Order: sequence, then structure tokens, then C-alpha cells
Amino acid sequence: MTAIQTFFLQGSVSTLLSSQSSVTSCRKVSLKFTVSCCSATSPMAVVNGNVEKRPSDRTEVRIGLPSKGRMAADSIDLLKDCQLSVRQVNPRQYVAEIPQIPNLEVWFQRPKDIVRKLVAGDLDLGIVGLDTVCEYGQGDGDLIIVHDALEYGDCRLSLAIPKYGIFENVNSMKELAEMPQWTPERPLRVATGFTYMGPKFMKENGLKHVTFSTADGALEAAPAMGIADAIVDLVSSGTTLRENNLKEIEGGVIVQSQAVLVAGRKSLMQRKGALDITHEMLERLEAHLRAEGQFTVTANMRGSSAEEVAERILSQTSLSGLQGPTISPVFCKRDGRVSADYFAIVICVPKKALYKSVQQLRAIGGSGVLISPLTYIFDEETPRWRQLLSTLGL
Ligand SMILES: Nc1ncnc2c1ncn2[C@@H]1O[C@H](COP(=O)(O)OP(=O)(O)OP(=O)(O)O)[C@@H](O)[C@H]1O
Ligand SMILES: O=P(O)(O)OC[C@H]1O[C@H](OP(=O)(O)OP(=O)(O)O)[C@H](O)[C@@H]1O
Ligand SMILES: [Mg+2]
Repeated sequence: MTAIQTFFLQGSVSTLLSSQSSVTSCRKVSLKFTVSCCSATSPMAVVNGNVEKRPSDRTEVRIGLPSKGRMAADSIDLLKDCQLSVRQVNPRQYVAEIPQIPNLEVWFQRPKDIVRKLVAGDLDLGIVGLDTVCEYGQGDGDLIIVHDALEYGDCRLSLAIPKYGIFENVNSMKELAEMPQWTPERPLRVATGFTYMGPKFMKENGLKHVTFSTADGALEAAPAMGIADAIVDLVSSGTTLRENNLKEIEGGVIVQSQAVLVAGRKSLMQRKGALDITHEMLERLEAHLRAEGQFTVTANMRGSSAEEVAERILSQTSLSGLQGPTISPVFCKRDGRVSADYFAIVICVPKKALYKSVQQLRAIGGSGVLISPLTYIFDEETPRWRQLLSTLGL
């Protein structure tokens, strides 16, 4: 089998629902491809990962974590930061446990197989990149994004074209679509590993004469090798594109991706314990991720009363904290009398605003400013949980 397989877009394509809300699902889309190495009518067709969708009566809830690649270690680390330690006896063992959640089994799988197994119902929850959910979930309405921003694995799925030659002055999808060069005899040739999202995107952008080829890696070489005119691939720092003389263009970002927690709708609705486990994981993730962006700041301030100190603090934009400052009197004994001339204040400030906050504190008379890391912020209820319940119609 050759490294590059060519296929043509034949089927209808519809839109992926935008991921503006914290809980997103993808709409069902059907595409047909003619792949040179096998056909859908082949008597020995191999289904990806699962034989058929079938109800299972297992009692454990299963979460899939990436077994390899750049998401693997970060996923374990994230859970560890949430006090969920994955106990794996050895790295070649694909099942593990999290002692803090007894009824949860961890299965290590390749990211694409996590999505396939979620669709098949063999996994209930998974952590993967949003790009993988979109590509391998193919708009399956059963997939629900429970947490859309786990804050690692940041990248985007983008279309890129050469900086040189006929593309020199092409800087947008509109300009690419309007190039006179693309005809039925000489279509735009796109190399991509994203054989679902790539064609869908091109169709949505009105590119009619397009063919696609696929390979497992180093796609950025395809234009220089003369195999393709453009590529659709993941971009993070942009270094690989730059080093290969390729550029992104306006309107060419297909998906902004990062690690997400994804679940199967049927699992959440039908598998005993799955919804409770999802709630606990969501709470832990949110508490950790909210805290990660914040510092606790304590300082002393001279003042006549807690209210007077509060007014000074709340006059500064960077010092309002999560709900407002906590202010406690600092008692001292002077001339035999106990009095509170100082107040200790505690606020949370975004890490990004740390120095500005310290400056503002000083400006209103703050002294002895102490900064400490925050581990968890548990709020009354997480907005994502409310959103999930509403998505499930609960
Ligand atoms: N350059 C990158 N920077 C950050 N995140 C990335 C980058 N490339 C990919 N990712 C994210 O990490 C996920 C896994 O990518 P990774 O390269 O580890 O595995 P893969 O491409 O599926 O497998 P392999 O590269 O071994 O074929 C991707 O689906 C994406 O969400
Ligand atoms: O914008 P950058 O930071 O340069 O990252 C982008 C590159 O990272 C990924 O490849 P990966 O390293 O996973 O290699 P692969 O092609 O073997 O999957 C992706 O497919 C790009 O080639
Ligand atoms: Mg890769």
C-alpha cells in the first residue's frame, strides 16, 4: 500500500456546531470516500475498533486516557493535580484504576480510538483533543463535550498553502476559492490526515474542484514534494509551517483545539454511576483549573474600620477578588488597651494581574503583601454542570 492514498469528496457535508458554549455536541454528517486500498462494498470490511453498537451490562464506568503521544503524560498530570492518581501497574498494561473513584476504570488507548470507543459505547468518558473528537466523532450526536478547556494540548487545525509561486498573493480562503487555476481537470490537491474535517471544511468554503490525499505524518513536506498544493494539519507554534515555507490564511482555521473531557450521552443517561462520576470529575477539574489561574494575596492595611478598608480596596479595579475582599481585624495591645488599628485582607487575584494588584494595594496603604498559590476553588455550582444537565434534558 502506498503511503499516500487519494480519495475524492462525494457526499453531502453539514456544519459542525460552533463550540461557543461550554458543552458542545457535533451534528451527524455523512461523507463517502473512495479509498484506493479498499471499498465500502468489500466483503472483508474492517470496522474501526468496534464490531457493532451494542448495549453492555458492565457495572464499571470507563474513562479513556491517551496511551501515547503528547497528550498522555499531561492527562495523567492533570488528574493528579485534581487529587486523582491513576494507578497503573506497568506502562504496557492498558487498564488502571483511580483509588479515589472506586467504580471507575481507566483504559489507555490512542486518542482516535478513545473517540471511536465512546461512540461505540465501550468507553463512557474520555480525555482527548477537540480536533480528535471532531475528526473521529464525525458529528455523532451521542458525543458531549463536558469540559471544553482543560488547558493543555493547545493547537489548531488549519489549512496552509505555500508562501511562494501562484500562492504568493493569496491570503484568504476567499482568494484561494477564487483562483482560476482549479478546474475539474486540475483540482486543488490537499494533503491531510483529517479526512473527515478537511473535505467538510473545503466544501463549506465553496471550493468545488478539490482532491485529497492522506498520509500519517510530515504532511508539511507534501507541497514541496509536488504531491499537494495545500495541507490541512495541526499547527501549534507554527514552526513546522515556517520551516517548510507554508502559511496559514484568513478564514483557514478549522478548529481551535485543546484537551477536552468528552462523554457518551447514552452512558451518562443509562449507565449507573456514570453521571455522578462525571459530576465529581467536573467539580475537581473546575476547582483545580480555576485555582490555577489565581494567587491568594494577603496584606495588612491601616484603617479605622473593616468597612472603611473595604471601600478603599473596592475602589481599585484589580482588587475585587472572587466575591470581594475578606477583611479581619489585627488586634494588638497598646497602653494596656486592645485595639485594631490594622486589618488583614485576603483576596484572590489573577496571576496575570499580580503586579498591577500589588501596585494598587500599595497605593491604598497596603503593606506586608504575601502571595501564595491557590490549589482549588470550589464554587457553589459549576456552570458546566448546569449546562450538561440541560444538554441531557435533566
Ligand atoms: N504540535 C502540537 N502542539 C500541541 N498539541 C498538539 C500538537 N500536535 C497535536 N497536538 C494535540 O495532541 C493530540 C495528539 O497528538 P500526537 O501528535 O501526540 O498524536 P497523534 O498525531 O494522534 O499520533 P502520532 O503523531 O503518533 O501519529 C492531537 O490530537 C492534538 O489535540
Ligand atoms: O506548529 P508546530 O509547533 O510546529 O507543530 C505542528 C506539528 O505538530 C504535529 O506533528 P507531530 O509532532 O505530532 O508529528 P507527526 O506529524 O509525526 O504527527 C502536527 O502534525 C504538525 O506537524
Ligand atoms: Mg502527531
